[in-house]
Amino acid sequence: MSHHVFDSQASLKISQLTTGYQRRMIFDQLDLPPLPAGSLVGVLGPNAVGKSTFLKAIAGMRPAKGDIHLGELALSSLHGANRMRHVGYLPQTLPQPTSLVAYEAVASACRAARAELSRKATDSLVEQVFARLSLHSLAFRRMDTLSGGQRQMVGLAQALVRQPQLLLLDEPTSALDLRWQLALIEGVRGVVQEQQAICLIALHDINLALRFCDQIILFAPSGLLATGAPREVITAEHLREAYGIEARIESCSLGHPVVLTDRVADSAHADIGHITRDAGARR
Ligand SMILES: Nc1ncnc2c1ncn2[C@@H]1O[C@H](COP(=O)(O)OP(=O)(O)OP(=O)(O)O)[C@@H](O)[C@H]1O
Repeated sequence: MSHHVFDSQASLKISQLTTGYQRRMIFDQLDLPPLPAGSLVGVLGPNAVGKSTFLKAIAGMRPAKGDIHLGELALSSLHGANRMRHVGYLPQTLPQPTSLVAYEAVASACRAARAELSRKATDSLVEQVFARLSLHSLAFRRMDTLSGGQRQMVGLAQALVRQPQLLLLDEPTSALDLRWQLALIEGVRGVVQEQQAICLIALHDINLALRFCDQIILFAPSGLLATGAPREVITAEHLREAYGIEARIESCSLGHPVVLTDRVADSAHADIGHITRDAGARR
């Protein structure tokens, strides 16, 4: 059992979120529909559209204006350690290759966030996370002897062991092979459902998002394009607009929708630094 009191109505509400960098606004008064507790939410969109910036703003790691509520809790008015008690953030960069063994790296992440737990309680949480992610074979390996993908899984374990109400995962599958991508997303989905947490997960793999996410937030270079159920958001038209590609959504032999990508459609997307919404005045 967790020490957190999970409010079953603890949806995530984001309104009027404004954030960016000194010379470049990335989100200007972004409003999203409430995201219910227990949901795995895919954050999708092309390179440089602002997925990482969005997650960092919610984590409180980038200056941002606007209102972020987690149930009754005004997350946007909490800062530093107070905010991080409620949020588990996994950055796009891999955890440091230290001389700690994986088990210790995860246990120390747990102790840092939840100093009140006994040694036994910490061990039991770490055990649970290693079991959930099938990481037992890595437990006593030093971090600096692990592969990139193995370290990425340990990074996820460090985020999960703290049992945050809100998990923010920035491309957590980028270093993982097919099996571990599935292990990660199934593990995260299980945790989110069991703990009635909310997970925002930035992904480039549209089919993984289509298959496993409950909700999708799709950003295009012009700003927020669509939010809602995966089958409604991931359409050929939206993929063209967001990514500048021609794609088809077909049905696989099990009846699930799959995206097949055919070709680049649109030279307007050719510039990876191009954000249409800040063309003009700010350029
Ligand atoms: N520290 C920074 N200073 C200035 N601009 C930045 C900084 N970090 C990111 N940007 C710019 O902000 C925009 C959004 O970047 P962000 O990393 O959020 O995109 P992303 O959608 O996560 O991209 P990717 O899929 O490539 O990881 C980009 O145009 C990027 O160049």
